[in-house]
Amino acid sequence: MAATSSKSSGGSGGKRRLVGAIDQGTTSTRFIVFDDEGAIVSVDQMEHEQITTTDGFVEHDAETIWKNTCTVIEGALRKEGISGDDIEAIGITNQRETVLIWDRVSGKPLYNAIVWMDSRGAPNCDAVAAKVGGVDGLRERTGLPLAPYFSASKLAWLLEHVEGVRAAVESGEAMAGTIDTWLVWKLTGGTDGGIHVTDVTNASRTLLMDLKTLAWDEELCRMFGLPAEAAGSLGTLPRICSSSEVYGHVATGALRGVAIAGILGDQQAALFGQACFREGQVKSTYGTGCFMLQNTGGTPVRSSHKLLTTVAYQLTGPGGERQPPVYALEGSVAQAGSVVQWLRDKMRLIEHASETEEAAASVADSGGLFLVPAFSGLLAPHWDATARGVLVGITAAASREHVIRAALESVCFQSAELLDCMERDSGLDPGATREGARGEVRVDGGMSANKLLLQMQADLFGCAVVRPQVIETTALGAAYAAGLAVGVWSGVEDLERQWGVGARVQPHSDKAQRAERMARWGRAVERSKGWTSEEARAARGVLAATRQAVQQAAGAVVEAAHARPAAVVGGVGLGIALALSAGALAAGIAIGRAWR
Ligand SMILES: Nc1ncnc2c1ncn2[C@@H]1O[C@H](COP(=O)(O)OP(=O)(O)O)[C@@H](O)[C@H]1O
Ligand SMILES: O=P(O)(O)OC[C@H](O)CO
Repeated sequence: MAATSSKSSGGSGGKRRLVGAIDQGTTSTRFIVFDDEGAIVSVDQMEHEQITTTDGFVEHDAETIWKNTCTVIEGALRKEGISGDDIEAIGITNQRETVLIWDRVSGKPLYNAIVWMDSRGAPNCDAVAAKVGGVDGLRERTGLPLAPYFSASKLAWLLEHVEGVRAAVESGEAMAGTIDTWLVWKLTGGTDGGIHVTDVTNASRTLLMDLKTLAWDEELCRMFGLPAEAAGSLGTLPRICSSSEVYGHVATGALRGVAIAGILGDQQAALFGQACFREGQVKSTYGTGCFMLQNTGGTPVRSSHKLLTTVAYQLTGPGGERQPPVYALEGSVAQAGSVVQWLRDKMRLIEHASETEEAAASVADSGGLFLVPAFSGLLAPHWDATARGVLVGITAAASREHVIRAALESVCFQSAELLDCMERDSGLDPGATREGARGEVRVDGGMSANKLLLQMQADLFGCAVVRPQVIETTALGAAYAAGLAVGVWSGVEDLERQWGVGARVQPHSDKAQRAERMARWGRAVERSKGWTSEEARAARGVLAATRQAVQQAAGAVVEAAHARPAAVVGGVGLGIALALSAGALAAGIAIGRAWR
């Protein structure tokens, strides 16, 4: 198919106008070409390795991500015979919070990118929390709790643990950024004049940006060990831009010369691609994790239920002037599609993700099983980095199908908790402002292909769940942001008209049933909480017992020295040494586990 063929559009004289989007997600990278009606013209996709360690660390190789980005761009263009010249602009959307530092001279990353779900920064967060009055001490300024999910503590970890990083930051040789920043820098030439920018939505996930001024906050930088100059114009941190403007042009490869004109963190991009432009509208994306965002308009709503306040998007006006930002409330769940991957790769209960639907539908319910997939802790609304997964309610009748159903339900229960909190915080009914569509949640992401999941979700939400015609909403949102900046679309009203219902699923549950099920889920969640801190406590117990044993043994040595020959004293000394090492080893293992 030729890129500029016959299909009519509202664009320029019947010729389709094309916009591209790089969607750099946690598990894969896609390049999608859209036409000016928001329809997909071509797609290419590549997965990348999840570099995991037994410490629970999760990293990505930033060079691989860059190479994959180039490959999928070329792949998508080739598949449909599209020339780079046919693309008017590209947008970038990315896994958020994931952060890396690279050398501005060599262009090489100084360490792998540390992925959003990696909680190695927990001790750094605790240290800052102790200074600012607890985990919510920075909420007013940043909209976020002090959690290792956000980029700041990951940067602090890099500064502390990776040789050369602190020196590079202090000498100005280091550049830092989230994945959008890395890709824009590489696309615009890298060491040969690459530009160092990010957008407000990504910056709002770092714990380093002031939510009202939309600028880096020097005091926050210092708290996480970054020199204040890091926020300066030639500093380590990128310049914060709006979500829709021409940042620069591609300097290399198949898209050489094309404007990079949109950047949005992937969940904000999905909100944008779902055309949730009105206050109250909610979207929920079911990818590796699950993220629910509600548009709260020009007001940053403070959550009383531990949700995040974040920037939804910021557009620019016709003269390039920045418009006021639009804010969102967000609930983030770390494990959603990843639970299905776990069923497939670790439990080996399925071979393909899609099998979950048939297996779960073959049983009437989960047989009383509740799976809480707190693999690396719990995010909203619990924020417990010490929680770990549990499967409760097991009886002799529990089967593979029950476990699979409980796994799908776990995603729906977590999302239902978020919607509950959101409505109470904002007082806004999801979808209330859209005529004829009261109370709906717009859904997307890989898992939304699962119809049973959608039904279970509608039943737990107690409102309709709507999947749009184009489910690649994340990439579409980035394409929209870029297309708005170069005039492919004239305003969000154009985009609102393009959004269409693909599937609408109505709830079949009443309030009492929902309340009863949510209460049981709540009990299961309580059982998962604090698991590693219990281990840490146990480890402290081992240490105390060891100390006591050593003190007693040392007392015995002193007594023996008075009464016995040297050989006996030597034997008791050896005993102390053995007691010490065994105790230290046991305590070390337990503490190690507790930090995971
Ligand atoms: N039919 C399905 N049922 C349940 N889960 C699914 C189904 N299809 C895909 N998934 C899950 O969806 C996830 C992929 O969704 P995607 O939106 O591509 O994720 P991401 O953007 O985070 O990379 C995977 O974790 C996969 O296990
Ligand atoms: O890559 P996804 O789609 O799982 O999204 C990751 C989120 O942006 C993390 O905050």
